[in-house]
Amino acid sequence: MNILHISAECYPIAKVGGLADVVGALPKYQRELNVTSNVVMPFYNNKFTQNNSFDIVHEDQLILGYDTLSFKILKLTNSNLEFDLYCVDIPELIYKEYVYSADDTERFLAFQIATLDWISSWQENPDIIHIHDHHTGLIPFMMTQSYKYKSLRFIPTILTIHNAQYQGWFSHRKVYLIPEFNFKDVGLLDWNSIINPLAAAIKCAWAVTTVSPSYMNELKLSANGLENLLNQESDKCIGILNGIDWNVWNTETDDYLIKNYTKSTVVSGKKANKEWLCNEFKLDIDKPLFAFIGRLVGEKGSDLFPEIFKKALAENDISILLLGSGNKETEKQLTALLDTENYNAYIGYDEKLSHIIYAGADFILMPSRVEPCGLNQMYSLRYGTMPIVNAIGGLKDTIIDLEQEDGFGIRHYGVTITNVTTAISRANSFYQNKKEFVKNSKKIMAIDHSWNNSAQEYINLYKSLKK
Ligand SMILES: Nc1ncnc2c1ncn2[C@@H]1O[C@H](COP(=O)(O)OP(=O)(O)O[C@H]2O[C@H](CO)[C@@H](O)[C@H](O)[C@H]2O)[C@@H](O)[C@H]1O
Repeated sequence: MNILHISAECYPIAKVGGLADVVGALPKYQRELNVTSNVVMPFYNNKFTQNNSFDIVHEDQLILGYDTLSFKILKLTNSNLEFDLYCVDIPELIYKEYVYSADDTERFLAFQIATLDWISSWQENPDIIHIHDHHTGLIPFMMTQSYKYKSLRFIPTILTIHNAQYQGWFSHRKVYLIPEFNFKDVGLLDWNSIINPLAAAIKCAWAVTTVSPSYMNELKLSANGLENLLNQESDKCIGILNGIDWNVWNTETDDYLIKNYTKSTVVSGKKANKEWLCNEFKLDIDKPLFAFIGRLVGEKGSDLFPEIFKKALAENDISILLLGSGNKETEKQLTALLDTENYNAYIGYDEKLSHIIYAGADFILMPSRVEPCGLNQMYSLRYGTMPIVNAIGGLKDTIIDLEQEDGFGIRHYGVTITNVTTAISRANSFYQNKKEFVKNSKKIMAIDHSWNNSAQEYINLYKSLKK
């Protein structure tokens, strides 16, 4: 079976968030299960594309409304990615230093059109097209409705929703950008009088998955306007929990770490990484270190961080370190807090630092209001760092509270300043019993969240569609 993943992000080529991690890992694990699984993504102007070489495998022109644009399909040469990577190069629209911007409608539409133009003329027709999030959401519509892609309409399509908050909305005035289709079917593109690529994908894809079972249930109640649609389409919807890349996120081999470690050397290994962090960020090594890594957006609860941090630091003898960027007002408030003792922050994106924090922190905070799956809690477990989570979505599916049978993490129910600071105080009390704390670190390092099971679940789904 030949599977083609189509995505705006893929680690290590271009990463903004967890979407990249999933698309960069899942194909490798699918290949271990004896299927061919490859990735198509846009060709951005970044370190990875500048430092690697690509072969041109296809060259053509695409039509985007009234414009004709040249494009190339580039294949990464000498890849050690363990899957084939194809990049769509549209110099005028896509080749930028950033992944997302204000003109995403045109950029990602051109990307999707170029991809389908190429696939239509390709010898190696995929058996399954697996799209990710709204940036690729018009593909199932175009494959089934646009006259020029008629030859592709029998290829099953799967949409994975990593985040339903963002839907790629654009005005019906831009409908002319989509390759011609029978206008009586324009309703397939529409949700609440606007073109909604995520809704179009939910309607037109053969199957829809979310990245955890709980998130699928939650979306049927609240999906930023799409809840009725998900209920209508529920027969083709399932939740499959993400895994993590066991090889990238491995304390024994992670090159980013100050010191590698195993379960048996977890105490000295984590200490070396914590020492480096405390030195770098002027924090006290003897205090338990609570950290947050991620996008500073409402879904992650980050608007409450300034108040949460002040209260938690006043009530507990702890340190807090944050790595993230996003909402400008939150960034400003978190920067203004830098004078506070026992607190520090790096406002920005830093992959290496994130790995050292997963290793060196004692606790990872995830007070998410919405969390489709969440990868940070799984990275924390693998690195022996205790997660403190709001029990929703994938966090609910992966973290069991200490007070429950076989528990190993801390859950709170609802995101309020008091709920989060109470959870931090509970964590701090647990930390005081060093023997129990270390025992728990070893226990969580052994929890298996590798992709093995989930990669197989996707393959079972593909097979059910090919019948
Ligand atoms: N400033 C920074 N510096 C360095 N690294 C940073 C960083 N900010 C974030 N990261 C990294 O980006 C990733 C974020 O993963 P999440 O699962 O939290 O993703 P996100 O919400 O983007 O994705 C969506 O898709 C994923 C994948 O399906 C779902 O798990 C998730 O719930 C859903 O919201 C992690 O690898 C994290 O370490």
